[in-house]
This record gives sequence, C-alpha cells and structure tokens, in this order.
Amino acid sequence: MMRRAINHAAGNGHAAGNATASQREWLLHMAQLPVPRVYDELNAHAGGLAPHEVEVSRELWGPNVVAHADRKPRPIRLLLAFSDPLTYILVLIAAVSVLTDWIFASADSRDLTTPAIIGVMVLVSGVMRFVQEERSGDAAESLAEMIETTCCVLREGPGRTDIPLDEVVVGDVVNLSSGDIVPADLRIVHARDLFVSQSSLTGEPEPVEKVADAGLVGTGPGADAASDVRNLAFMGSTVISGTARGVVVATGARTLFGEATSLLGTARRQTAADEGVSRTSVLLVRLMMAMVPVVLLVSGMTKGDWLSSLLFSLSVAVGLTPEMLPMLVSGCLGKGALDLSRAHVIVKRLGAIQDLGAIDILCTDKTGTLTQDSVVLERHLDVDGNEDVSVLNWAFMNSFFGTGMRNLIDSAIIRRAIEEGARGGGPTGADEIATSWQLVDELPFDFERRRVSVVVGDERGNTVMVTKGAMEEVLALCSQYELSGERHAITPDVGRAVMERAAALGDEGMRVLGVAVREEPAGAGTLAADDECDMTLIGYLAFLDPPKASAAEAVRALAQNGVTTKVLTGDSARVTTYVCGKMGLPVDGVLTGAEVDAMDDAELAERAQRTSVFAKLSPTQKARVVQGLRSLGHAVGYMGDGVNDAAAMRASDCGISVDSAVDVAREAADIILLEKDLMVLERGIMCGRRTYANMAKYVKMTVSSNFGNVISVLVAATFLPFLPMTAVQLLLLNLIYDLTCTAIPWDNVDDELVLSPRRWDGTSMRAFMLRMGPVSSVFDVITFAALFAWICPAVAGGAWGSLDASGRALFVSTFQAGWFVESMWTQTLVVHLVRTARVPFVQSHAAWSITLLGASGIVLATLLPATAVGGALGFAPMPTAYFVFLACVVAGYVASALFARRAYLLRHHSLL
Ligand SMILES: Nc1ncnc2c1ncn2[C@@H]1O[C@H](COP(=O)(O)OP(=O)(O)OP(=O)(O)O)[C@@H](O)[C@H]1O
Repeated sequence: MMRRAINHAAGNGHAAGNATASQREWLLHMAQLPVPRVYDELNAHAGGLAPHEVEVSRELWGPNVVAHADRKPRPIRLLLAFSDPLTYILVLIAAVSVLTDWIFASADSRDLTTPAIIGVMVLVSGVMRFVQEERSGDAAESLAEMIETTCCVLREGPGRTDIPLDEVVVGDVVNLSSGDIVPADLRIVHARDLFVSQSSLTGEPEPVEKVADAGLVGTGPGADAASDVRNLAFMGSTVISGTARGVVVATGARTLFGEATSLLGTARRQTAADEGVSRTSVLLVRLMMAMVPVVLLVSGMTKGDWLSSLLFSLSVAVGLTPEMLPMLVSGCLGKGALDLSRAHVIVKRLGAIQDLGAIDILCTDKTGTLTQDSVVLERHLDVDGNEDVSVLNWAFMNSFFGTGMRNLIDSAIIRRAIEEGARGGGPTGADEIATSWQLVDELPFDFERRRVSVVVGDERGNTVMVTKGAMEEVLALCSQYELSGERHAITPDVGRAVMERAAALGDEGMRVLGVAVREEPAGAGTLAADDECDMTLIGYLAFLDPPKASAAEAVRALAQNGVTTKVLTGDSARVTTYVCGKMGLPVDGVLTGAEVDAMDDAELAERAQRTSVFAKLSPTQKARVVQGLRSLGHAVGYMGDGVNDAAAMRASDCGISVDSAVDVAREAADIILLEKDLMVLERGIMCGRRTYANMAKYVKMTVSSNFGNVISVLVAATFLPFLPMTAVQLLLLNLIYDLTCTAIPWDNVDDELVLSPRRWDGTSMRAFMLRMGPVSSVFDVITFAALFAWICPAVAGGAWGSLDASGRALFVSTFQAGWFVESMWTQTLVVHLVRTARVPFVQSHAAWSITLLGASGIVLATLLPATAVGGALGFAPMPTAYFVFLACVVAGYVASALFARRAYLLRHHSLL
C-alpha cells in the first residue's frame, strides 16, 4: 500500500496548474477508502505523526508551498529589467549605427562611439530599474512574511499544535473550525456540520457541506470535478461553519488546484487605482499613436532622410512613454509600505496603498472593530426582565458544549457563569457540568440562522436542546415561555413585550441574545434546523461591548479628510445606533438585511449611498452593499475581522483587517493593522494619498513636458532643414531626466494635497498636459528661433543658406546642443512647479534629494556639449551669449508656467 503512495509522490514531481489525471485519480482513491486504510496508505495515524515521520513525509512529498507566480527568479528579473521600449529602441539605433558607422563606413572613418554610448545608456537604465525593483520587491516580501497564517494539527508529542501552513506534511491530522483556511488537500475523517466555501477554487460562492462518509463520493453529473467529492476538503477553501478533522493527502503543487490558486483565493477584480493607471496608459498610447506617424511623415518629407526620421520618430515615441512609471510606482509603493510598517500597518498587496489613499467610503463591521472586543455579560434576565440564574445556566451549557466557532460571546458567558458559580449561584465549573451532562448533537452557528443549538443528555437518558442566538431569531422558534417554573403560551402581546424589552436594552448599547430550550428533541446525529421549533423561551442575555476610545477620534479624522464611514454589521439596529451615537457618527437611516434583500442592485446602490448603518446583514449582503457603492463610482474600503467580513473585503477596493482576526479575514485583507488603534488607519490613508501624490506628480509633469516636446519637434520638423535633436540625443535627454526623477518617492507632499481622497483621474491628467505642454513648446520655439537666427550663425560663421557642409554640421551640432540644454533646464524645473500649489522654493520645497538630483542633471546636461563625449554625441560647445539668452528663457518659462498652473488650479481646484 505504501508503495502506491510512494509511486504517486515520485510520479508527480511537476507543478500542477490544473490537477493532472493522476492527481485526480489519487484524490478519488483516497476519497473511496475507509478511514483506517487512508491512514495505512499514508503511513499516518489518528494520533498524529511523530517528528521523524514528519521529516520522512516532507522528504517524500515535498513542502507545502505553492509556487508564487508574483516574483520570478532573480536572473529572470534582471533580464526583465532590460526589456522595455527604451532599451529596444536604443538597441535598434545601436544596430543601425554599427551598420552605418562601421560595416558600411570607409576604413578611415570607422567609429563605434555612438554604439558605445548607447551601450552605457542601456546599462544605466536597466541596472537602475533592476535595483529599484529589487528594493521594493524585497520590502514587500519581508512585510508579507510578518503576517503568518497557521493551522491546528495533531502531532505525536505536543498533541494539538499550531504550525505555519507551509509546514503541514502529508499524513498530518488537521483540525478545522470556522474561520480557518484549509491548508492542504484533506480527506475528512470526522465532520460536524462542516460547511466550506470553495469559491477560490470553483468560483461557486455558496458554501458546500463536507462529510466524513466514504460512500458520499462524486455527486451529480459534474462529478468529474474532484471538488464535488464531499469527503475531501481542498487547499485554499475556507471553513464557514462547523468543525472537522482531516488527514492531509496532498500538499503544495500536488494539491488539486496547487499552482492555479494562491491561498488568497479568486483573482482580484480591478480596483480604483488599477483602473486609473490603465486609463492613464491608454491616454498615452493614443497620444503616441496620433503623434508619432505625423512626426515621421513631416520630418521624412521635409528632410528626405527616412531612416533618421524613422529612428527619430521612434525616439519621440519612447520620449512620450513615461517608461519609468512602473518602476516609480513600485518605488513609491515600496516606500509607502515601509512608512506604514513603522506605523504598525502591514501592506499585503503593494497596490493597496494607492487604493487606501483613494477610498472615499470606509465600510466597517462593528464588533471588535469599532468596539473594544471585551464583551461582558451584563445581565441574564427572565422573560419579565428579572435577574434569573437559570438563564445563565442554560446559556453556559450552550456555550460550553458547542464545539463550533466559539466567539467572545461564548467566552463572556463561560466567564460569568464561573464567577457566579464561585459565589454559589450558577454552575461551579466545567468539571461538574462535564460529568453531569454530555453533548449529544449540535447545530453550529451560521450567519443566516444567527443562533447555536446544542443537544445535551444526562445519565438518565433525558435530552434537552438549548438554543441561544439573536433575539428575533430565537423568539421566532418559541411557542411558549417559562416564568417562575411555569410555562405559558406566547401570545402576540407577549412577543411584542419581549421585543420591546430587548429593544430597550439595545438602546442602552447592550447586545441581546435569547435563550430557549426544548426537551427530548431529535436523536443524536439527526438534529437539523427544522428541529429548532416549538421551543420554550427562557429569557435573555445582555452583553456590553463598549466602543473603542480611538474609534470616535478616528471617525472624526476620517470625516475631516473626506472619508465617510458606514457601519455594516450582523448585529441589531438598536445596538449599532447606540454605538454610532457614542462615536459621534451621524445615523442617516438604517437598512436591515431583509430590506437589502428586497432591493435590486441599482436601488440598493442608491439607498446605500444615503444610509450610514446597515444591521442584521449576512456576509453576502455585506458584499452586495459594498458592490453597490462601488458601482456608483465610490472607492470603498472594508474593514472587518470575522468570517462574515471576508466576502465584503474581497468585493471592496481595499480590504482592511487586524492581526487578531480569523485566518479567512486576514487572508482576504490587503492591509493588516497590527494595532487595534483606528487612528492608525487614518495615518495609513494619508500615507496612501502621499504615495499617490508623488506618482501623479511624475506622470503629470512627464506627460506634459513630453507632450510639449512633441509639439516643438513637429514645429521644428516642419520649419527646420534638419532634425532638432538626433534620436540618441533625445533618448539621452530622456534618460538623464528619468534619473533625476528617481527621488520622487521620497518627496515631501503639501498638506492641502492630501486633504481629500486621491485617485487616478484621466480628465485632470489630460487637462494638465494640454495646458502645461504648450507653455514649454512656446519657449522651445523661441529657443529654436534664437538658435537658428542668432546663436548658430554666430558660431558657424554665417546663415544656414550660406554655409558649406562643415559649416552646416557645426550649425546643426550647436542647434541640437542648445535645445538639449534648454529642454533639460525647463523639464527639471517643472517638477518644482507641479509638486506644489504654493510658491516653489519659498513656501514649499522639494525633498533635498530631488533638488540635488535635478541640479546634477542640469549641470551634466549643460556641461556635456563641451566635453569629448558630447562631441561624440554630435553636440558642439555653446557660446557664453547663449547662456545669457537661456537665463531669460528659463525665467520667462517659469513665470508663464506659474501662470498656467494658476489657470489650471482655478478650473480643477487640485493640482494632483
Ligand atoms: N456565539 C454565538 N451564539 C449565539 N448567537 C450568536 C453568536 N455569535 C453571534 N450571534 C448572533 O448572531 C448575530 C450575527 O452575528 P455576526 O457575527 O454576523 O455579527 P456581529 O458579530 O454581531 O457583528 P459584526 O458584523 O459587526 O461583526 C449576532 O448579532 C448575535 O445575535
């Protein structure tokens, strides 16, 4: 038997994108065996693996890691750093110049300077990109490692122990309960009302029930799908309710959906920030497609040199692409993630920082997020509202014997019952209860029923079902109530009085649960939701979970910064309204789960926008509300910590959770708060906005100055008898400029630029480009005119028409050097005008690194024409008179750009 397992282990060494036939066969084989045979074949035991067996298994089957598609091996990353349009065009130009300057050149004029210079440019841009990307990639990876998901396994020696998911091996016995992530493919050996969501594998949102019976294999016509097999649970699925024990039959790449699914589940939809970046890219591609052919035609027809014109127009295309954008975006995000980690906020998906900065609506659950997570049982009352210890006793039984998700409510009940017991009131402790009663069956909590039932039996064979849950739901099950040992029918008046009493407690901020019993319910193993009927209401439990001190302050700070907070909870409207009141959150209408269900998507979206509190929501309803708000164009963040929040987090632009949340919530979240202080969230949002501001700065200024350059090039190509810059010169200008931009992630951002949510906006990008670009063109054209009519004739010794070939060559070199230097000055200065709406350098100054790099770029570009390298690049040294002229042009440009910026601000109100 063991041989078969070894064969399977050895024969499946390849990564599994989709389950191969032999993997499926193996899983089906495991599903069909009786449990003892499963253990035998895996060389495992019900009591767990011994340490040496763990090692053997890991050696045989490999570790439980799924290849991460996100980060490729380092050599590939290095290669990829060199694969971008700038490099391609540089290599093309190098190839052409090897042909023209070497292969087809006469022996005495052979010269490889141009390809050598291009080689250096390729190297510099590639290495720079690689270093930047490595830095942000490493930062993201080390942050991700701080968030570790564990699972509970049974091992010989330590017994039940929590280990990281990747340490699970084949043969391990795993315990599952609500909120867990299934760590590997498991054969279920014991299950109690286990419902799992396989949506990350099958896309099917409805939870499916899993059981231990070997007979229940392969259901329905689609039974080929191994995911249908009911006694197997698969890696990446999540436990919605119930408990189970399973033995691991496949790990890592050998799991059913191994490589295809990351543990995060379904592929994320496009978030607001993703959409913004792709809209900006589309704008640029359109611009390029419109401009480049025109440049080619105009310069080709006027100059007649089609090869140079082609290379030149390709360089214009490269110049138009902010090819550093991906690198700058990851640089900005990596920097943002590090800043946030210092504020104890861990970013799991780097892009989420932008999304955080973009959100204008924050949806949050209530329990544990807005409240302190210190649930205290305040009162246990009979139906008339008098303290009654028997209500506590029954509730204790329910909480103590329930094996499903035990939450803070259950802990509070158990704690209180033990305290009362010590005072001689209630049960005296777990030992006594455990000896006099035994668990017979149970119906665990789920978010639709909102209650838990357990059936307990005593030595004499009496059984009783105890149910506790949301007041309305429990009352609906009861036909009678018990008061002072007597039972009475529940009339509509009694029902109303009960709900009024619960509502009054709710108004005091107390969460109310009902407790009911039923004698001799269905037998062990057959208990179903239908049996929860004809019950006797015993009384209520009232819990206090005070709002967090930081919540009110955070809600206020968020509102001041343009973020509206909405509360989406499974709890009742009264308690939620009370908590909102305490936090100073205005309650503009309440929508309940039932009302949400009655609306279609459009109506829900519209109502959701006007509503601040949503009560008694199921997980799917929470997700629907989030989707509705997003459909109206809002960027929505969702913050929660429970199983019932995961779907809404995935549906949001940015899922936020806390480190103490259940695994499912932590996995679904993009951002994890290590501290439960909500003010940290506000800091995170600000950091997201600053990150956005720096990215937008780069895109806006680069796009507008490149746009300006293209207009200038068109003018030059039409009126000049030569190209205003060669392809290599243009690319070099581009490269030096990009180098000066590498410090942008570290730039300071003015406070007024982060006062409201920030998101990519194609319209403002276009408007900025159309307004600022032409300003720089005007000064370019003035420069062209001065160079052509004054500076170049002075240097070359006469007007263009009067010069011989060498005179014309000097004329062209001087002209090109002149424009190169002027372009560098204006492009570099523009960053100081775009980064602030204040007076640059005086009221707001850039980070010193930006100023330093910009100044170095200017110095380099200004000195280059006078050097040997400049000569090789086709530049001639500029005369002193030119610099006097340049100073006037730069001053004129800055003044006009400030004016254009003011006009833009008047119309668009915000610069970035
Ligand atoms: N352990 C439990 N036993 C019985 N009933 C419970 C238990 N836990 C929750 N409930 C009931 O189910 C309701 C819904 O719970 P759910 O977890 O969806 O939301 P919540 O915890 O109240 O709030 P939030 O959505 O803000 O986290 C609760 O308001 C409560 O009435």
